[in-house]
Amino acid sequence: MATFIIEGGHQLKGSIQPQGAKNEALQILCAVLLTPETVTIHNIPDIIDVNKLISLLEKLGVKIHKIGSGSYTFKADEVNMKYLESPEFKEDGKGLRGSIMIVGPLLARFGKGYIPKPGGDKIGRRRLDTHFEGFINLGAKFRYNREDHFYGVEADRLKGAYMLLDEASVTGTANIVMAAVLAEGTTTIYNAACEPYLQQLCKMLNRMGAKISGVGSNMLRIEGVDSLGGTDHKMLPDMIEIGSWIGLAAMTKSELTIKNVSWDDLGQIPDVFRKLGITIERKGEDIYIPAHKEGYEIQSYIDGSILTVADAPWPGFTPDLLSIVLVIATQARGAVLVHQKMFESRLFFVDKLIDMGAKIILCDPHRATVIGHDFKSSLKATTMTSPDIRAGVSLLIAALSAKGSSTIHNIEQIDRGYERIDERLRAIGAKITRVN
Ligand SMILES: CC(=O)N[C@H]1[C@@H](OP(=O)(O)OP(=O)(O)OC[C@H]2O[C@@H](n3ccc(=O)[nH]c3=O)[C@H](O)[C@@H]2O)O[C@H](CO)[C@@H](O)[C@@H]1O
Ligand SMILES: C=C(OP(=O)(O)O)C(=O)O
Repeated sequence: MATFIIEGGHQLKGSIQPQGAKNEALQILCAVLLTPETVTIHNIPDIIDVNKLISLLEKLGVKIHKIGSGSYTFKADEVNMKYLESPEFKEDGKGLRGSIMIVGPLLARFGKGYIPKPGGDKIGRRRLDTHFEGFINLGAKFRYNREDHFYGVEADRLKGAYMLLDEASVTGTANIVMAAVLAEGTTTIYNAACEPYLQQLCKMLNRMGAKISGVGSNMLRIEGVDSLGGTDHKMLPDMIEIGSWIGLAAMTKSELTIKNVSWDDLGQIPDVFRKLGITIERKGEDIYIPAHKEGYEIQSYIDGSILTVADAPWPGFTPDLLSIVLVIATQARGAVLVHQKMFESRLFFVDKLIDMGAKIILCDPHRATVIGHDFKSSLKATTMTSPDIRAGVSLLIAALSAKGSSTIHNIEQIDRGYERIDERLRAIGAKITRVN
């Protein structure tokens, strides 16, 4: 288990370039399995989860070449389906959440797809029913081995169908879309998720020859085609990283420029941070955040009642940024209710913030009320363990704002989703050391 030692209480300054989007990368990488032709992908983040998926694709027989920093070519012309039945796959598949999305493409192109219960953050129940109900709707036979949590679907040729998803699952929608593009006939997916990750996936599939309409809405219509070809694709900047850097700037009262954020794909993110009182200026495609020397004040609703920040499927506010919102609020002027509707174990890290001196009431597993200190009392440095990727970064931000030396263990959780985070933070003045 590696560790970060952080000396907090220093202002940072400069600019930071967001990495390519982790959750988009996991979808896009799985889509290379849909064609025997070459797919070239740029802006792939160098993070643990993505590297695990690339290694899994390699074991599946995909020919992979690194052609530059963050750029790779993939050619899935000789896929080794036997790997799916190996004990090694049962271990590799468990290593990340994104591995679930190999099932749709393999099922569509080779007639079968298997996966052990995938990994990812332990942030509450994370069922896969939406994925498999989608495949069943397309005519696949489903089996599940309860003993080793192994899922399987098989079909000779998938048949297009109408389906209303029971929830707008992000990876579920991506998986079903990747199966439906090669199905016979037309598929309609209603209550589809439509995060920028999915919009990017659909646009890429259309460039490969798929016929998907309704991209960006919650109703996708997919006319199946017989085969797909190669393409070039560039990942968007990671909107969760962008939100994390906004939080970092506010909490450390730093002047920061976040480069090339692709403003049009940020949805509500800038406005939610503005409601927390943070000044966010648009400068071309960059976000400029001035040093908040006088702190920042949380807005109330028009009738004077306390602001609530809650998650919702896109275009709602992403649940992956609520931990960051929560930590920012600990130093704001005013109060906010953070409501994490999707995951039931994602707010427990507030105990650590409370230990550091934050004023938070955990109302229940889904809701926390934060009363900000307005920088009148700084957080106290401490030793902590990163429970999940976003809580980990939130604790890191708390440590950078706290006076004194903090230690964060289990930083593999952070490395899962943030590329060379210590190096990049040092470049803007943070005092952070990695100890292996
Ligand atoms: C690899 C990847 O892309 N991971 C993301 C993906 O996970 P993932 O695709 O696993 O998450 P899902 O969209 O399936 O759903 C996540 C959770 O939210 C609940 N749920 C979902 C939809 C809904 O309308 N209502 C609802 O309550 C589900 O029951 C589940 O517990 O989407 C999540 C939700 O944005 C993000 O936190 C994850 O970072
Ligand atoms: C929950 C997340 O990731 P995963 O779905 O990979 O666990 C996340 O990115 O915040």
